[in-house]
Amino acid sequence: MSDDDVPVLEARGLSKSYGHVRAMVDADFDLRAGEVLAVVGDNGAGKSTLIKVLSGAVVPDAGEIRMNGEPVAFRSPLDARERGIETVYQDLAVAPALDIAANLFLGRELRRPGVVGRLFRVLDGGAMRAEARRQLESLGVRIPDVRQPVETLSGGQRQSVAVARAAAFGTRLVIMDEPTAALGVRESRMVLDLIRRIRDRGLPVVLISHNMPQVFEIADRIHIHRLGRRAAVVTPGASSMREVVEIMTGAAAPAGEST
Ligand SMILES: Nc1ncnc2c1ncn2[C@@H]1O[C@H](COP(=O)(O)OP(=O)(O)OP(=O)(O)O)[C@@H](O)[C@H]1O
Repeated sequence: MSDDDVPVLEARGLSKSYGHVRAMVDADFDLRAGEVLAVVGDNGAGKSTLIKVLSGAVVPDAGEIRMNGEPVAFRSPLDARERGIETVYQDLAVAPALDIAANLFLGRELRRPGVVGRLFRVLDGGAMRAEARRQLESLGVRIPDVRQPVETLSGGQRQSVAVARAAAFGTRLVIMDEPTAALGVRESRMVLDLIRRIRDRGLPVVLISHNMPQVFEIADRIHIHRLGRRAAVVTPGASSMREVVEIMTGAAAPAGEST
């Protein structure tokens, strides 16, 4: 097996119960290098629980996770972040009153060089603005001024800032939970294009989505979750939307994992 065949992120036998509710039951997961992997499933199928486990927000009761073949154990979102996993949550974690540059560096602010930054923790606004501009430009996000407060941006631009932040700090992969759920058609397009550019830059993306046309447009592979576990993995070229929905709802049994 070459290095390229080793999944970037892999999980086996993940389980998680909340009291009597079995949110995840012996679930598997594989994310390959350079792909957009969509995760789809009915309401309550356990997608969020899976993503929370992969991003360190929830500790599973059982199962193992590997990154590039190496076993990892995330006890907190910080553990996952330190490993290069960035997550964009549904409820946008942006600070509306702060400007775009400050939002990009939220929690990871750059300090002024030397004693001023080290001892007095003075922020380096110039460096953050320059880096924010560079990041947004490199991702093709068109925002006139990074000193603009985020609350003055459209929903699509805000989401683009959140996604750009994840892409800037995610060194291994980015997880996005329904990034277009609250957006209109034109704004969704902006974010989908951005996801594609992130993938093309070499950063694999896990995309949780209910939007089947978007999934079929952008995903390289589709992980179908059902009743707390992975029911199948299909490719948009080889399976139809109807087939995916049938597996999702249990109307059809998966024909075995096609990839
Ligand atoms: N913190 C929790 N406490 C109790 N039950 C939970 C908790 N989180 C999830 N569950 C339950 O676990 C099951 C799976 O939920 P999860 O949110 O992972 O599904 P989902 O596929 O993301 O659903 P949706 O698409 O509706 O967001 C559901 O029955 C849910 O009610």
